[in-house]
Amino acid sequence: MVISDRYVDSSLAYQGAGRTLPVDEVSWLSSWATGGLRPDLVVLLDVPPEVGLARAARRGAADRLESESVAFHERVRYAFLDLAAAEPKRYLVLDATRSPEEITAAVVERVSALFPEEPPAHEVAEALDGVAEADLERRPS
Ligand SMILES: Nc1ncnc2c1ncn2[C@@H]1O[C@H](COP(=O)(O)OP(=O)(O)OP(=O)(O)O)[C@@H](O)[C@H]1O
Ligand SMILES: Cc1cn([C@H]2C[C@H](O)[C@@H](COP(=O)(O)O)O2)c(=O)[nH]c1=O
Repeated sequence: MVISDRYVDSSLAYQGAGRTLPVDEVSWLSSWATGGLRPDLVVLLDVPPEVGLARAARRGAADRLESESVAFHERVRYAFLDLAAAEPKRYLVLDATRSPEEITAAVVERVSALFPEEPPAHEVAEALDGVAEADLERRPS
């Protein structure tokens, strides 16, 4: 499992919608740069810009993007939400004004569903026996 904090969607939202660069070109370039690799699941932690900017301000001086206008951050937010709305099965949109504990629980539940259930213990044991027997058969006597 590979977990990435931000990826191509941020380029579409920040450089495309935020900075109003041509989204098609940002999309094409991102796809070229990543070889078309797409996440199985995108978790979108959604907050109104005022909430996100207030949180960011509490941890220190604003960076270049945080210094942008609320209108810029609104465009970024709705670009993310549009991407999610276009492919709801590949996105988990969470209201990130909720507590970290609630958000964690929602993410764990959704990520767990991506993985098949562990096989029953007796199936694991049988499979391991099979590997051991095959290994013995291959050994010179
Ligand atoms: N659910 C939450 N409730 C309250 N505060 C939160 C919550 N989630 C994050 N924060 C706080 O908001 C601030 C920013 O969050 P975080 O560090 O996750 O963002 P970030 O990954 O740096 O964002 P960016 O990728 O935009 O730079 C942090 O100070 C964090 O403690
Ligand atoms: C991938 C990517 C990121 N950004 C911006 C968005 C955030 O403000 C920062 C990343 O901050 P973090 O604290 O390291 O998560 O970068 C962007 O504008 N375009 C992108 O493609």
